[in-house]
Amino acid sequence: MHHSNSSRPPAAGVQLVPGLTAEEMGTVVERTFERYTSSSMPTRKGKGVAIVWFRNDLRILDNEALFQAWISSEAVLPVYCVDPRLFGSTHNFGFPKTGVLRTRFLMESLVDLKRNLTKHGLDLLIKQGKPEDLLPSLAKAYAAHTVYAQKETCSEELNVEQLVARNLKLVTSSASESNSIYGTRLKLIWGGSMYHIDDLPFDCKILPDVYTQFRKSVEFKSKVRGSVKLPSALGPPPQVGDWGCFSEISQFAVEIPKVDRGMRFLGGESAGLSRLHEYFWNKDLLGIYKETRNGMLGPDYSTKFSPWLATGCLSARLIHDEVKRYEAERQSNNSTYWLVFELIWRDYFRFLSIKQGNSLFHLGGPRKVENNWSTDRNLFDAWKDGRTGYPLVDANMKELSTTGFMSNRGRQIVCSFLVRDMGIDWRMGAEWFESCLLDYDPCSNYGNWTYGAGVGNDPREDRYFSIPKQAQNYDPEGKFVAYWLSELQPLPKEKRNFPGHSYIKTIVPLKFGSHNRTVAKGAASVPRRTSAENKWKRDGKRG
Ligand SMILES: Cc1cc2nc3c(=O)[nH]c(=O)nc-3n(C[C@H](O)[C@H](O)[C@H](O)COP(=O)(O)OP(=O)(O)OC[C@H]3O[C@@H](n4cnc5c(N)ncnc54)[C@H](O)[C@@H]3O)c2cc1C
Repeated sequence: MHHSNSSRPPAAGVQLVPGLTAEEMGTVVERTFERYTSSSMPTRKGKGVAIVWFRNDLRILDNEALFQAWISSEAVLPVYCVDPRLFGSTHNFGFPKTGVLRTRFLMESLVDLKRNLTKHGLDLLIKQGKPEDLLPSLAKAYAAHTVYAQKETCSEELNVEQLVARNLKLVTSSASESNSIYGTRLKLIWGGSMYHIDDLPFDCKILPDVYTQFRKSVEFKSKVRGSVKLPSALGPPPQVGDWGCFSEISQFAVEIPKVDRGMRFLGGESAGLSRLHEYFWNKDLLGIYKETRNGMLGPDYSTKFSPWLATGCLSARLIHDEVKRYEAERQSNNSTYWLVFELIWRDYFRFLSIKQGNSLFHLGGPRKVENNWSTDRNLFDAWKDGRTGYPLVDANMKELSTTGFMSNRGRQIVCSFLVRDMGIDWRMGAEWFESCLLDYDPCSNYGNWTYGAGVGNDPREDRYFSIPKQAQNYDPEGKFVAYWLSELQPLPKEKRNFPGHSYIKTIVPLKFGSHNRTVAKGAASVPRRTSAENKWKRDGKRG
């Protein structure tokens, strides 16, 4: 069999993201810190101790909670709580709430944060336990006047915020009678989005239901603030008996099966800043982002910022600052704009979660769609384990469970397949994503899933994805599939005789519902759906 070179899949092998040496990363981080911190800051007016409770903001640069704590105190105590509800517990459908790959990414991020804080005059106290138990007792022990933290928007996180505020009052107010401390306050600071919530032209409760309307309004009426400059020296820290050491973090480490392919993301602010430098400045990929962003294979088709954004290792505002700098120093075109356009999507889902509240997690979604979804575990497991027989679906699902990442194109394809072809309860898919994804974020994950399932706010768009068409458009040479499903080999162009027919032998075309599909022999059987049912599914309405 003759293959042209171009149809051969790339050699297997793990690709580190960012692909820089430790030394190169050190230089990038040092330079970026120089750019985004300041050595001449206003004098600190505050007194006593302020605690920074790190949540999904595991960074120093553009960290407003950290800045507020610094300016309002004489000493900052940085704390991270390893919450047992997130680590080691399972979700509604039995998957680990935080899977092993994200756990590793988070632990790496904590090690990096501790190292960077130490370099800048502080340290990080990492404690195992619930924030509502740990923070009040630390606040009492250090007589802290305030606990600063980044504000979140979804129910589980809001619940913890309320418990922390309540317990702080209970525990620290009782101390107030004897030594006149009036109780430690919890001060929640907005920091997760590119546009600041206070700069929106509308209240989140009346946020437009259509993305384009939202985008046009904020682009016209709001401005992205520059990132907050922190002082380069953040110390001194309070007197802490035992800060713990790096090796203690390894108690939370998890066993991860060794793999020989796919992307391996390194957690932490240093790695995130390095990735940004690599994508924008070293490889100049920002200038072609719009043309490449729908790819599926390898580190460079899109930014891969999402794992660092979701954990807060990177701030969206700092990325925005760097886009503007790139536009001024290199080039400004559709691609540089398009990255901002995508970051507005991220903002949109965050603000939408405030409007939608818990309906985001309900079966019927914000639109309360009634539907008879299946919870067939066999079918679901075929999807989850990459055994549906649809190569493009299976390859994407293998990538997800092996690396904790999947392209945006892949996510839309597998979401559509689970919901619209298999007819499975979309929440099972969303929870599997929640467990696996390095970049899991409740707003973006459940926001995108409700959209994809047709139960989100915007019912107008038809989000059905025809698998053969997607394969033809986005993996025409079958390279992505061959990379993940080594049992399949790409078929030379001249031998393909129907759309999406990119692989050798194992694949047979099948008439399925109203669409032509390709299915591998021996695949899990997917129930047929009539075209009327398909349409009904597509519209997300009762027939
Ligand atoms: C079913 C489904 C579930 C998803 N779950 C998540 C999730 O849990 N966390 C998450 O960060 N993204 C999620 N996404 C959105 C998107 O797929 C990822 O953000 C993107 O693939 C990350 O790769 P990147 O950083 O290279 O993206 P790029 O193309 O480089 O985009 C840059 C940034 O823009 C933001 N962005 C781009 N597209 C979207 C989008 N559709 N929604 C929200 N933000 C976007 C991300 O922060 C991303 O890092 C989901 C999409 C779908 C269809």
